Amino acid sequence: MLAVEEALKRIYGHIKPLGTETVPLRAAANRVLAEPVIARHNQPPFDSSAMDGYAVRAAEAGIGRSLTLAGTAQAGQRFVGMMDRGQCVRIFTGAPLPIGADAVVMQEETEVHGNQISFLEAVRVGQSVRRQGNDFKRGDALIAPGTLLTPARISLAAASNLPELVVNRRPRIAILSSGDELVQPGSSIGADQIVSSNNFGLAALLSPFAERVVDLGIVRDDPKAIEAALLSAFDDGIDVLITSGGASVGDRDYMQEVLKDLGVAMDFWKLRMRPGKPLMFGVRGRTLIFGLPGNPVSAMATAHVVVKPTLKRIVGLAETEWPRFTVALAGPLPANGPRRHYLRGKLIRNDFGMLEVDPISETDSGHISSLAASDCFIVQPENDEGRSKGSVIEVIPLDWG
Ligand SMILES: Nc1nc2c(c(=O)[nH]1)N[C@H]1C(S)=C(S)[C@@H](COP(=O)(O)OP(=O)(O)OC[C@H]3O[C@@H](n4cnc5c(N)ncnc54)[C@H](O)[C@@H]3O)O[C@H]1N2
Ligand code: MOO
Repeated sequence: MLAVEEALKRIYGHIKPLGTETVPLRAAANRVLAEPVIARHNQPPFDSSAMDGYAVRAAEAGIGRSLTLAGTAQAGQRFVGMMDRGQCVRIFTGAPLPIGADAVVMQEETEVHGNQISFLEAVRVGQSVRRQGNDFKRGDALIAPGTLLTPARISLAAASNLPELVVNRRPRIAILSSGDELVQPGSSIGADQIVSSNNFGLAALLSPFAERVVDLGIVRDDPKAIEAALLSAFDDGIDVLITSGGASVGDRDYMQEVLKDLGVAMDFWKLRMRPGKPLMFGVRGRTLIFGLPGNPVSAMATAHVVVKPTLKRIVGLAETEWPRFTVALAGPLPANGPRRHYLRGKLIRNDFGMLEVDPISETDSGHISSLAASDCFIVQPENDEGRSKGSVIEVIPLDWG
């Protein structure tokens, strides 16, 4: 049985870049940048006001002093000419600072008497002025390749005057569910039948990293039927194929056998993780194949711990891992065996406002409602002796990034 890190290293060795494409800003959210965003102008492009008020020479303004109003500067329409000594200019947020002014006084700190403006507070040079290039300067590298395009980064790319961005292509993913017992949600459930749920959870988890996720439906535990479904996925040029079920050693667990018959080079089967031990991984041409166990929690755990990091690599994210995230346990953990245990956990605040993780005692890999009630996996190391309340342990946040 392979350690999780070793498995990831082997999978990463098979990843081939998918190339790039150009997308408009509106379609760029959550994509990964392929070519750097370099500033083509200064931001702000000119010294500008940060407040609605009056542009002044700081040395002439101040408590008890007054200046003569010489005109107005609006955002989009500057005050033309020079602001002379003894003068001030009505100015609004974002307007260019008039020539001669070196500070802005917010209007709440002034009094207006006709065209005379007097000042209620001390004024310093540069006050409420945004200097040209203070945000970014022409030539600055604003966003590096390999960066996830978050909302703020999309806003920055737009501010740098780029209407479209070059991003990495995303893989086409297909999901196949196998099992004689499976029926689609909404069916009338016959004797011995189970509703197929893995494909829905997996698609929801993985679609942010996919060009599209194709649900290939349910296939019976019949080698010929499995073969036909797999062949059609390979013919469609799927980049990542995910199967669930039939991964173990049961008499009707055909998945591995059929994959091999179709020319899939199996790289590994079985990991030192719990749940999720029977995970298999192989490659056929350009397609990476993950054979996930059928148990619903095992399928989701292997998708979180193995498939998702792989997809982050495929889409070219430079940082595929969160910084290790450790918190104190709100309750004890029993000893662990030789497989790393991914336990369901709920993040809570203790009486002092500190974040803690409350272990959920349910460990059955078929028990999906307890996973749905969790917001993280607690990562208990292999052969851990057990932990007492308050001991610090790593957690993997489930649905935030
Ligand atoms: N003798 C052994 N038996 C088992 C071992 C073992 O090492 N020796 N490993 C166990 C472990 S660990 C797991 S995990 C499971 C994995 O089994 P399979 O991948 O073959 O999964 P199935 O048998 O097809 O299904 C297991 C379970 O999950 C339900 N299922 C399947 N597909 C779906 C789906 N799409 N949506 C919802 N639920 C699904 C299925 O009905 C079964 O209840 O093997 C252990 N056995
Ligand atoms: O690994 Mo299985 O997923 O323990 O039930």
